[in-house]
Amino acid sequence: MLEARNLTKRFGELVATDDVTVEFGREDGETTFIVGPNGAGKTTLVNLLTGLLEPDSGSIVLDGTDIGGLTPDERVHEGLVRSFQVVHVFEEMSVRENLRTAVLSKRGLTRSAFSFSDEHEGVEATVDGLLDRFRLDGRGRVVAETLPHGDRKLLDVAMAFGLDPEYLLLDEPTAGVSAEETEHVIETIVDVSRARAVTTVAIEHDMDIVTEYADRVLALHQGGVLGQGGPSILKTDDRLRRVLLGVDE
Ligand SMILES: Nc1ncnc2c1ncn2[C@@H]1O[C@H](COP(=O)(O)OP(=O)(O)OP(=O)(O)O)[C@@H](O)[C@H]1O
Repeated sequence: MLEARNLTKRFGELVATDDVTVEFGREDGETTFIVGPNGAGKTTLVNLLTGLLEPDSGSIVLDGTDIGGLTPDERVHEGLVRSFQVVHVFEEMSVRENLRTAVLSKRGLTRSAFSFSDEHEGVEATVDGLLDRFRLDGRGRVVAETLPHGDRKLLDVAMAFGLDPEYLLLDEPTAGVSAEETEHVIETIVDVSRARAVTTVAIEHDMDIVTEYADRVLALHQGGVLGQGGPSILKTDDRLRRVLLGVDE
């Protein structure tokens, strides 16, 4: 389980994360969507969890161990992997080469060392598995920059999976993805997370997507926790509906 305990982060006078306590991954393979208005502190919380920012107070606990002292890279080694709002694929490389790079980095191999290693088959089989699970099969040779945006996003997330995460944090995986592609991207991520028992946490603005695909929802407002629970809280919690949907009961 990944826990934030009484996490607080200030930028000058502004409290971007205000005493947040939350648990992710009570069930293996569950997907939690972080929701909230602009400036609610969603990205700041993800940055704190993954070590890009240091909290002013509070702690981050991974499977019972305080990981506050670990760098982002050290957290990746512990199974905590993130992807960013902006796609981080190598544009001029093929889909397969991109995935291979991620899998090699997890195994501590460089591309030149890989040519002489006896791990070819294992690495290629892992890459094939990722192509299949992310419904990119048939596109292995396609150069990343020529992919439709939804597929580039999936490649980005597939690369994060290539690092073999136990916990995956995604900052708006559907940002910039067309309305037609959004559902496919989220459905694929949720399916793979369940199949691989990866606990996934994703920031998402589209409430229809959250209602349909979330196992759990964490709603933030002005840095603090506005509500958390199953997706039904989006329908039943009036305060949350007022803030998120502007619905006046
Ligand atoms: N590095 C920073 N320096 C100063 N203020 C910051 C910094 N990063 C974030 N903030 C402020 O902290 C607050 C929370 O920002 P954050 O990006 O976490 O919100 P968010 O919920 O992810 O918003 P959005 O949906 O617009 O991406 C905002 O008021 C933002 O302006």
